[in-house]
Amino acid sequence: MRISVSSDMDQPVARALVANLRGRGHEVITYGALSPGDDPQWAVCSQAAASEVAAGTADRAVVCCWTGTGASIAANKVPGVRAALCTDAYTAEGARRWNDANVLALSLRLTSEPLLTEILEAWFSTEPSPEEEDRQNVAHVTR
Ligand SMILES: O=C(CO)[C@H](O)[C@H](O)COP(=O)(O)O
Repeated sequence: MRISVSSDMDQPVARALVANLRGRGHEVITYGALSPGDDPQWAVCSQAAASEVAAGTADRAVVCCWTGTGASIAANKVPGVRAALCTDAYTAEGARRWNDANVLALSLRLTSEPLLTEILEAWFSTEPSPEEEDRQNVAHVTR
């Protein structure tokens, strides 16, 4: 997959995220503090990464900020984006299964590297639910 990644801070866990994704064989495009010269404001870089998903130039995005809240809010303002702030693997699995989330938001503060690995494993191994009720809910929140 082609995955856009943003972070407003150049933190070890953000670098580990990029390395993990590349290690899984994904093509990674970076925004914000992960890309020297790019605008590192969380609102700007999160929307830049999320916009790639909406435009179809990336399959998924991962957006990060210190809390994860600003990054998820900014990403969710992009039409077509369903961003989910995930702090554990169960939540990441549910975000894919029930919400068909196409953008993963992470807190740089809360996410340790072992937790990051668990979240990414859950995120990439879970497909959206085929249940009609789930599909209707996803359609309802998709602009
Ligand atoms: O978590 C965040 C936004 O939700 C930011 O990472 C946090 O506010 C720090 O940003 P700044 O360095 O611009 O003050």
